Amino acid sequence: MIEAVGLTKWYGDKTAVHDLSFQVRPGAVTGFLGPNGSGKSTTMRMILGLDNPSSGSVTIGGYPYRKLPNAARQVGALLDAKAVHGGRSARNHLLSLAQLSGIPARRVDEVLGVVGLQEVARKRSKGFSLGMGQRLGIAAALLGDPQVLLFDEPVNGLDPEGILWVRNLMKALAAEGRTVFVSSHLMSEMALTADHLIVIGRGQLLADMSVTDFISANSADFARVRTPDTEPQQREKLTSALTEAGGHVLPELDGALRVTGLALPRISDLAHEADVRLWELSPHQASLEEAYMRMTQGVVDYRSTVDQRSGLQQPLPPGVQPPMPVPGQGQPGWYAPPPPQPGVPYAPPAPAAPGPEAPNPYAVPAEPTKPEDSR
Ligand SMILES: Nc1ncnc2c1ncn2[C@@H]1O[C@H](COP(=O)(O)OP(=O)(O)OP(=O)(O)O)[C@@H](O)[C@H]1O
Repeated sequence: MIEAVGLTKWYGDKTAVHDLSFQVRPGAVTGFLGPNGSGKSTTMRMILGLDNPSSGSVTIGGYPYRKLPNAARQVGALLDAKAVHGGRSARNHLLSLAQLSGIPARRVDEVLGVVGLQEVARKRSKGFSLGMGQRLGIAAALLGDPQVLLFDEPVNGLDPEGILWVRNLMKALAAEGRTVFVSSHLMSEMALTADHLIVIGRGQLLADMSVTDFISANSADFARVRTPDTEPQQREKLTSALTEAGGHVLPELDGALRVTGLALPRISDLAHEADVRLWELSPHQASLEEAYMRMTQGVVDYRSTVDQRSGLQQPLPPGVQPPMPVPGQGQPGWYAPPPPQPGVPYAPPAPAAPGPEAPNPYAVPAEPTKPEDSR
């Protein structure tokens, strides 16, 4: 288990992580989510002893990483797939990591097979694509057959087959009772992979709950209603009827209406009374992505603006209408109700037993003076 208690990190006057307390339990995939710059990598670096907390602590199985006996056999991590000697072959890179940690050389060929890099094992890693680099990083994480695994954006650069493979790998590792902590910006992927979520924003805990609870706590159920596409006046008539009855109606991009505040039978009755035919009336729950967007909308540091293309605007071809802005989209509240207040109780940490200082395989290696030949 990974346990953070009051974990805080300042870089000068910048607070990257503030008073973060959470537990990552074995037997589940725990997703670690947060907008760009929210402190995920900093937290992972502190878990792996690569950065010292300014205050608070983080332990793995009760020990800070650097005091963990035989850390490389207990913890595997993919932090930065580029942190590899580019002149070394994939196999030699893994062999040197294995040697550092007393892992038998035959394990290297095993993990190369697991990540599908057997064919290119003797090629220099500097020629690797982003996805191949990720696979090599995952191989390094699996090398010691560890009980605790951390992956920072593991599917970055992977093709659909690779994404599916990572998803199944994470689930299989968790099913074996391991602790799997994985950060990602791909919400659809997290919805399929993670059992539990830890969400942070501006370095602070926003949520610590199961994926199912997160979605139901942060999303409003809604109805999708569609009137005949060929009769726009029906859509307007229904919008007025639903609004008058106290419903909240928003147009969806595909022409349907998203209705909150009215039960499905009531929507059906109102449509009947207004003499409006329906092509669709269906219940929906927001996706993890929508729930996440609503929760984090107040803590996003980097927001895009509309590209005005000043001086570069092309006239629209004759007959083409400019796109209609969707009312409310991008505004606070678009994603309905406010997120619940975080308030996650935590248990005091187990005292850290002293242990020998272990070599840290996740430290970014220095470039070798002379690149090795690929064998
Ligand atoms: N070594 C450093 N020196 C100064 N500031 C840093 C350092 N490392 C991180 N930060 C700052 O701390 C904050 C958190 O960064 P971090 O990389 O942990 O976020 P993140 O959630 O991993 O972001 P992303 O999703 O973009 O990878 C950012 O504002 C970042 O600029």
